[in-house]
Formats: sequence, C-alpha cells, structure tokens
Amino acid sequence: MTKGAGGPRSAGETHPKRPTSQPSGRQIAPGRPSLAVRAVEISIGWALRLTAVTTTLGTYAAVLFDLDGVLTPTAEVHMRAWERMFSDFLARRGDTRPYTEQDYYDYVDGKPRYDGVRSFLASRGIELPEGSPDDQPEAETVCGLGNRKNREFSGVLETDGVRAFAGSVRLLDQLTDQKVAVAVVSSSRNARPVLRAAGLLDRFEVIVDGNVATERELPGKPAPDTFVAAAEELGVPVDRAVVMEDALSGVAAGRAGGFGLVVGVDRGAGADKLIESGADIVVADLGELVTDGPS
Ligand SMILES: O=P(O)(O)OC[C@H]1O[C@@H](O)[C@H](O)[C@@H](O)[C@@H]1O
Repeated sequence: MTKGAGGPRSAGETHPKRPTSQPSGRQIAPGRPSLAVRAVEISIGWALRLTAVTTTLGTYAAVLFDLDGVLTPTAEVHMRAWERMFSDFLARRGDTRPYTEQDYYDYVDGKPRYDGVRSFLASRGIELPEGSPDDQPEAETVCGLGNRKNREFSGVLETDGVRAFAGSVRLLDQLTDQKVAVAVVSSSRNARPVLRAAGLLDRFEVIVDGNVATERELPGKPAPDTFVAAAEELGVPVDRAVVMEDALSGVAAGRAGGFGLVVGVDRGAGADKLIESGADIVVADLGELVTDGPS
C-alpha cells in the first residue's frame, strides 16, 4: 500500500506523486523492468492507493468540500460566464489574442471573483483601475468586470437551476452516516444560492464562502486560510481533515494548509497538474470514493 494514502498524514511526510503512466521513450538499462511492465506497476499502485483512500476516508474527522465543480457542475457555468465576459472585453479593446479555457484554468479557476480578474489581466499585461465591489457591471474596472461576469452567472443560475453531482451526494450521505463533519469552502459569493438551488444548503455545518472571506479579511485560494478557518470552526485539526478540490488554486491551498489528505477532482484541469499543485490523489468523480464503488 502506498505510504500516506491510508489515513491522516503525519507531519513532515511528503505526498507521493501520481506517476505519469505515459512511457517516456527513454532506453531501459539491461535488467530493469520494461516500460510496459513499469506502466502496469504504476496503474496497480494507483488502484491500491485509491482503495486505501476510499476505505480510510471515514476515519478522518472532517471533509472540506469545494463547491463549484466538486459538489455541483457550476464550475462549468462560471467558466462559460468568464469566457463570454473576457472574450467580449478583449474584442472591444481590439485584442486579437483569444481568451481560452487554459486561461480559465491557469488564472481564474477557484479564485475569488476580483482575484480572478486581476490574475487574468496581469497575464496579458493589462492594467485597469480597481474600482469597488459596488461598481456597475458596465464599469471598466477590475470590480466592474467581475460584476459583469456575475450578471451572466446569476442569469444562468436563475434560468437553469442546479443539480448536484450524484456521486458527490452519495459520498456526502456516506460521510454523514459515518459521523464525519462536513463543510463547504468556496471562493464564490454565490455559494449559498447555489447550495440552496441544489437542495444541499442544510447539509453543511459550516460554510466559508466568498462573503465570509471578505468579512473576515481572509485571503482567497491558493492561500489556505479559508480552509483553515472552516477546520477551526469545526474544531478539527488540519491533519485530521480532508480537502476536496477541482481547481489548481484549491489543491494548492489544501497542500499549503497541511491538511491530512488533498483529493483532486479532475473536471478539466488535468490530473497531472492537480498532482503537481498538491493533490495526493485524483479522481474523475467523487462517486469513486464511495465504499460500495461508483454507480
Ligand atoms: O461567484 P463568484 O463570487 O464570482 O466566485 C468566483 C469563483 O468561484 C469559484 O467557486 C469558482 O470555482 C471560480 O472559478 C469562480 O470564478
């Protein structure tokens, strides 16, 4: 069994990287296993690791869930809203470099609203006045652009509603049965409306969202502070808590906070990048972590 996968990690223990299953094409020295044999070993090791995580998840004191992309498919809604807003913004400036999905994953995903705007603009060398959170969506400021995107997001939320991922709800049910405390830690100021629309609002003892972070002046992901605040509110030490995240900034926050286990959920960011950013293990869906398996 892979070290570190079978329960809360002890202090100072490094997390093993998920080895890439792609053979590198390098020559193997005589007497060493072939690349094909190595690839099989790697996938067996990874399967054992997943089993170890699944069977020991209930031994942790708390699980801290990110929301968008982890519990609900709303990361996609955020992503599309950002894309529409930034594409339109760049076109109006006559900027010919398109806003891409990669820009979302690298600069915006998982971060608080205005941090995402600032981060993307900096990547393009664009400077805008900060403005204020009260700015109208038409304002050509960091806050104005963030609010413009939020207008798009709120419109979709209202018309389409939200349905939680079935696998995530199954895991939530299992953890509740196992008396593991659960919290939501989201950068979004829309976390409560999204949870309400998904019928999950009353399932969490603690919710640390974008509004709570602003009130308490907590720096957003990739800083660990919002996750640490949730663990503190639950009265659980960080090494007895698990972080579940789909964003690179979110797994980095879990790693920086010294949490017992960081689970990456690959909804498009890429398993290798999630591992590089700090995930101990990556799944495609949280249903994979339910004891009786995905369905
Ligand atoms: O809804 P808000 O407050 O604009 O939140 C912003 C962010 O909230 C996060 O939960 C999403 O994962 C981000 O990608 C998004 O940009």
